[in-house]
Amino acid sequence: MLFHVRMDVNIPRDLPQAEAGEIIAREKAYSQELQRSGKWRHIWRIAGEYANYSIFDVKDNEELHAILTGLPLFKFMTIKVTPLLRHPSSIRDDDT
Ligand SMILES: O=C(O)CC1=CCC(=O)O1
Repeated sequence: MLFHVRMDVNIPRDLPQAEAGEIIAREKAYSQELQRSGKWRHIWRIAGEYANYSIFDVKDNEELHAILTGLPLFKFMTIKVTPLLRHPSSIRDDDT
């Protein structure tokens, strides 16, 4: 199942810089591992915002929930999920 996910990150200003840096490094490793596995298909920075648009390809809602709640930055994020399905006019083979 494909999901479009918007993640807005809001790290508190009073979080020590070293702690923030460590969480961001863990977030990057977590994300890149999921990208290599094919579950996190795309990630795009939203210009001018500390936010991203991502596409996930997972088995079901439960798997997506587990991935998102496992994000090291999860507690500092606002997340919006939109389920996707193939458009009947699509000419792309990888839209499902
Ligand atoms: O910087 C972000 O948009 C948050 C994030 C998600 C995965 C990652 O590496 O950073």
